[in-house]
Formats: sequence, C-alpha cells, structure tokens
Amino acid sequence: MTAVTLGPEGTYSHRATRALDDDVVFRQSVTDIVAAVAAGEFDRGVIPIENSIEGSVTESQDALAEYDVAVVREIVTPIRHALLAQGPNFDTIASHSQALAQCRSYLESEYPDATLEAVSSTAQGVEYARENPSVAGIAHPATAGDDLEVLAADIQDQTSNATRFFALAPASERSEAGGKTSLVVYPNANYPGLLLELLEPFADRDINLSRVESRPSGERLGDYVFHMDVDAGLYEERTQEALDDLEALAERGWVRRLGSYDLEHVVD
Ligand SMILES: O=C(O)C(=O)Cc1ccccc1
Repeated sequence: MTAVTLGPEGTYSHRATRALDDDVVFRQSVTDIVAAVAAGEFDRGVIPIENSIEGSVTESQDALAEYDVAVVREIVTPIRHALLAQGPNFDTIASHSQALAQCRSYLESEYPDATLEAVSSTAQGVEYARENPSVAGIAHPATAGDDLEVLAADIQDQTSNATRFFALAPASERSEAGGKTSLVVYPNANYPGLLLELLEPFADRDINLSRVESRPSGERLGDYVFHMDVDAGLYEERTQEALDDLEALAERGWVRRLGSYDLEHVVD
C-alpha cells in the first residue's frame, strides 16, 4: 500500500506515517494530501490534526469538512524540536507554523531579532537551512544529517509536546469499529441553545465527547462547522441513535461521519 504525507522526508508527519508500514510519497500541503486520498490516488494519507501546545491544525480540519474521506487510525506521537543550522550565524528561522508556535517563548528569549518564516513543513525549513547559512530550521534532530549542526535540542515551550495525526483512507473504507468516532456537523442554523442541542444526544446516552471545535463555515460571518470526537464506535446502537438525533437537528445542513478507529500511541 502507498501512503501520502507532508514532505519532504523527515517531517513529523513522515515519522507518524511509519506506523502504517506503507510505501510513502510526499505532498507539500495537508489539503493536497486529503484531496489526493479523496480522489482515490493513494490507499492512505497521514495528516496532523491537533497539538498539545498549539491546538488544532485548522487547514486539516477545513480539508476534512471539504473532502469526503474516512479516518481509519489515530496516531499520537511526542514532538521534540531542535534548532538546526550550518552554524550559529543565521538571521532567519524557517519552519512549519505549528513548530514556530510551539517554540514561541524559546525563540522570543533566545533569538528576539531573528526573522521567523513559516514554510510548508519542518523538513522543508531544514532544506532551506542546508542551502543557506543565514537560515536555521526547527525540526526533529534526525533531519540534521551530517551537514547541519544541532544548535539546541528540546526547544518546545512545554516538555510534554504531542501531536495527534489521522490516517485517512478513501471514503469506501470507512469503519464502524473502534472506540472513538470523528464527526463533522454543519447545522446551517443559528438560534439560542443550538450548540447545547447538538451536544445533548451524546450526553443523554452517556457518550463522552473528547473534542469539540468550531470552524468558520466560509458561508457567512458567525456561521460554523463543528468538529466532534466521541468516545464510542459507530457500531454501537447508542452512537447510531445519537447520530439520528444529530441528523434531525442538522436537517438544513449535513453530518459527516469520518469513521471509527482505536487510539494508538507511537513512541518515536
Ligand atoms: O512540518 C512537519 O514536520 C509536520 O509534519 C507538521 C507538524 C509540525 C509541527 C509539529 C507536528 C507536525
């Protein structure tokens, strides 16, 4: 099987993809990855979803609301960032926006004058550092290879830094089995108590919600899509009943079942 993930080689997404044992190909953006899996070009896609310091990867959420794909696995990996460069004389630090944000305090105290440049991935920033002595990257230390120095290790703002990734498959492979389920709900409505009503079907059936996030629908200001993760599988009757209620509440919009899966931790 072939999995597509964020490249080039050595990104955290690539590290997470190793859990799948598939051949790996790379794309430059999360949206491209989700679109390619939805189009059936690859068996699997791996994208970052949320980080324990910085929160949701909004591009991933928006792509899951836009393209019809299945979530078939969840992979949680620890993230330990290093500062890498040809030497200490750099003026620009290039990395993925999530990595720059996860190291914000460190960068403000150690490199207050550096220019921070958000690039498509951590490993892409390292490529720029390899080409240019005035650029440093923030990435996994293994990306340093033989030609870059690890100037500082473990520079993330909290020692405990973990990222949750989703393994995606074409929609036809959606599973009802597993202890967790991810949903996207667009109620296309706005009235007092709407959010409460959307949560009640789960509370009434004693189903724990492990995440609720709102994202702008893009239709109009103040209109939202809700991303929900619940600790129950789609195979369970209580989940099916809760979803029937949710569908009725979202009759003017839609409910997308991304699928059920089990939690998996991969130590790097
Ligand atoms: O750029 C990468 O290496 C990615 O895979 C995205 C990312 C960035 C920072 C933390 C986790 C994932």
